[in-house]
Amino acid sequence: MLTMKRVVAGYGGGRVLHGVDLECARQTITCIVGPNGAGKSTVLRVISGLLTPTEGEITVDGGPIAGRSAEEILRRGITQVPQSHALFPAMSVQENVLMGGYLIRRDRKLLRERLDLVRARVPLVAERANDSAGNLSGGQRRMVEIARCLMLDPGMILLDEPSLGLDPRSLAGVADLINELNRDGVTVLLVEQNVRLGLGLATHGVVMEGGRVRLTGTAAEIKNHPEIASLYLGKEPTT
Ligand SMILES: Nc1ncnc2c1ncn2[C@@H]1O[C@H](COP(=O)(O)OP(=O)(O)OP(=O)(O)O)[C@@H](O)[C@H]1O
Repeated sequence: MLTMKRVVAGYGGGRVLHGVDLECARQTITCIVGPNGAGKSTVLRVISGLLTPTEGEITVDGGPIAGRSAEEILRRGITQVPQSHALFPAMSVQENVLMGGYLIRRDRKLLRERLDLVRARVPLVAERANDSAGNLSGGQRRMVEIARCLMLDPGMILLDEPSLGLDPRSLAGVADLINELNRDGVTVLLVEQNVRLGLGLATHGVVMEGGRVRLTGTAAEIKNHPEIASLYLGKEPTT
């Protein structure tokens, strides 16, 4: 579904990605892991159009998206869940979620249908509809941040460190939501510092280092790769 070939990108003339190749098949969950500064978040930014690659190809279902605006890419069904603290704290949960439907705001009927869909998918959105987003716990905020992205009924969601700052119970809730969305047909690409959690959730893993992809495989293969197991998981491979 999503393919990146030899993608080069950076900030202000400095290169961060030095020719990244990546593939995410439809309805997979791919987790990118790697040390700080490896370029993981930058990969998400070039896919969502927040950063324009200087070289290489990015295609979705065969159609090129590299160099397209963030809005065009959103319209193609790819949405990035922003990093934490992305909600407007003084606005209600429902108002925050409705902001995710900005691109379809003129079609009131569709907006209503989508809101109903999101309320069904993420019950918290219905339960706390009128509460200020600022009154939610960290885990609840993360759920609403994800729910907001669902207003455009995306085929693919990009998540940058969904586990950041969450306690174990909230983490389990967020992981369940990601799994449910995936079961409903959403392709997921996430970046995770919590390698155990990320690879536990994922079907596929990608290891990045120094702006390049060093290893790819099923999540089990990456988890059990001798170097990954000792470097990131602090243990010997399990099989
Ligand atoms: N907006 C920016 N302007 C300039 N340089 C940036 C910017 N964002 C990231 N960088 C630099 O790009 C490199 C890769 O950053 P990126 O955030 O993609 O790494 P990462 O693998 O996600 O690591 P981390 O877990 O630390 O976020 C780093 O050296 C970082 O300092």
